[in-house]
Amino acid sequence: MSADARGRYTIGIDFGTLSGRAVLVDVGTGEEVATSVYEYRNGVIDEVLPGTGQRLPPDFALQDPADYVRTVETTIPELVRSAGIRPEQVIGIGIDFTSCTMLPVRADGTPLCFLPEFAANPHAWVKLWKHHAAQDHANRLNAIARERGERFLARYGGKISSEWFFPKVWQILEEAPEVYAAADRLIEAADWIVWYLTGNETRNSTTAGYKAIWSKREGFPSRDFFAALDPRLTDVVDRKMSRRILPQGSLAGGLRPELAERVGLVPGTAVAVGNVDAHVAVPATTVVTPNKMVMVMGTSICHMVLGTEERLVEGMCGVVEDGILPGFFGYEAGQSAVGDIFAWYVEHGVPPAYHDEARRRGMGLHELLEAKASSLRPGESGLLALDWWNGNRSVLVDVDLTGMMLGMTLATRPEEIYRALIEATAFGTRVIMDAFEEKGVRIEEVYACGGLPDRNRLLMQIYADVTGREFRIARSANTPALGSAMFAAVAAGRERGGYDDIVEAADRMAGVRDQVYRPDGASHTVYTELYREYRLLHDYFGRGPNDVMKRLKALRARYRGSAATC
Ligand SMILES: Nc1ncnc2c1ncn2[C@@H]1O[C@H](COP(=O)(O)OP(=O)(O)O)[C@@H](O)[C@H]1O
Ligand SMILES: O=C(CO)[C@H](O)[C@H](O)COP(=O)(O)O
Repeated sequence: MSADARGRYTIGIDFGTLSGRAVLVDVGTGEEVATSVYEYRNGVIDEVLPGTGQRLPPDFALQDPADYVRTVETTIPELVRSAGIRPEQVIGIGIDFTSCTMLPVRADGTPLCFLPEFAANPHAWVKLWKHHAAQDHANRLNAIARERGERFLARYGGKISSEWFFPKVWQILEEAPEVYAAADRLIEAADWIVWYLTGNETRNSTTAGYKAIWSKREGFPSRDFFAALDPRLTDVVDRKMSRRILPQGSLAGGLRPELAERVGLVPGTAVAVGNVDAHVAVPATTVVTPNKMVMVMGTSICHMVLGTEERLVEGMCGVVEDGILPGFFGYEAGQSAVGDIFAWYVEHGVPPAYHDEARRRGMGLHELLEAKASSLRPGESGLLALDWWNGNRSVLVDVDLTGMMLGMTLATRPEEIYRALIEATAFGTRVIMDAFEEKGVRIEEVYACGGLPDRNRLLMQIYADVTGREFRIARSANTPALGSAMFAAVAAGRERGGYDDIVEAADRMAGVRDQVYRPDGASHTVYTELYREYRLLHDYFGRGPNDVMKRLKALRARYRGSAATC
């Protein structure tokens, strides 16, 4: 990595689930000349509320906005210092966030959880994208929307997910009306951090479109719809949100002078409007034209495709005009747990002998399991899993579905389970690809980015074999952060040394590697046979013939609750 003393740079910060990752990028070449990572001190808050000892109810997943502030104030100075550049060489800052990750704040932007009177109330904290405790609200919202014949439902695959904005808002209103009342604004973390950087409250079209049921043509749902949910929500948009939605690449404002001084940049440095980790990755993998799927593969997988017309695809997270790139309909679908499932297995399922062997061989557990699983042939373990450890966000859109593994015997080995879990997530991706193609959204090429392609070659080969498609890999190991740095160059504009539009920025700053994962014909044949079995199980447990997963989840909630009160 080398910095040119005369070069122009932008900073991209990717606010992930566990950490914030920042890159300093050369605007002329896209070279990432410095990176810096801040691991969130409070991470994902899903058991105990910090500073209170209070246990959280099931399915809560919160975050601490102080972690986002620490990310900014730690990583930016570190980037500038390690690259050895002058502050005026940084012409712009862009950010992307997980989403829908949202919080209630005061009119001046102060998060309610920073106020002593609300610090012990979980609803005053950030609700992370994978907060699943608003499922009941999502169910009721969907039923009311269906009854009223709301047209917006079709744009979201027929169901609004409990991960999205309004189920979370409604949960706050019902379970903590005092928090709802005290919240002057309800805002995506992506927009909140831009507010913190610039002092300007802005709202971006991507989070509004995909997560808050907004469209360029129709705006937000009607007041009547919100009133039908709860009369207290009638004016939620006008009272607590904003109808002024800015397109991607817009300038949100300049860096606040006090903050600029703290982080060592020039006051007024251009800051782009907020963006979403998955969406921002699309141009950063070079994709600026339709029918190419970009998969952001990490804790979860987001599947992104550009199209030239609006098609209604079962279970997709959403289709939003201009939602990814201007001039296209942007489609998003997803799997809510992928890397998280492997993390769960490595943490909770691997026997001590494997830990010892990994230590002896100087490897991590993932690497050991990958090495052992690589010598297995498709189908030979006799295992088949359903990848719903964190519910289903793909065609079924149901967070009450759970994971399952079939075919175990006394001879089953850890590497077989690890491989079956990877295969299950790949089958989950194939379901999504089939759903798109069935509705005429063609997928001609696939591009992958995120943490997984760099870490697990077996996984990438299995995805190619299961789907029967070639996978190209983004050049950057920090694709979302690079995408944010690209949008920063657009927000800065040509006159400050940036670009006129994101297509030009992609042309100059994005890239893919030479390496391509190609499907093996024999493996694909076996996997197609297994996929047929996966689809049978998928429909049996996921579409109603057997609701045992939901009954078990209800039992768990009942008995966990009673144990807690004993
Ligand atoms: N070698 C590996 N093989 C498979 N999964 C891995 C491996 N190493 C880490 N992971 C998983 O990758 C996920 C993190 O992905 P990453 O893209 O870095 O983060 P995020 O999705 O939060 O942006 C974690 O869920 C972790 O369990
Ligand atoms: O829904 C999203 C994007 O639309 C979330 O941001 C995403 O699923 C979380 O991403 P990651 O797995 O990279 O933490």
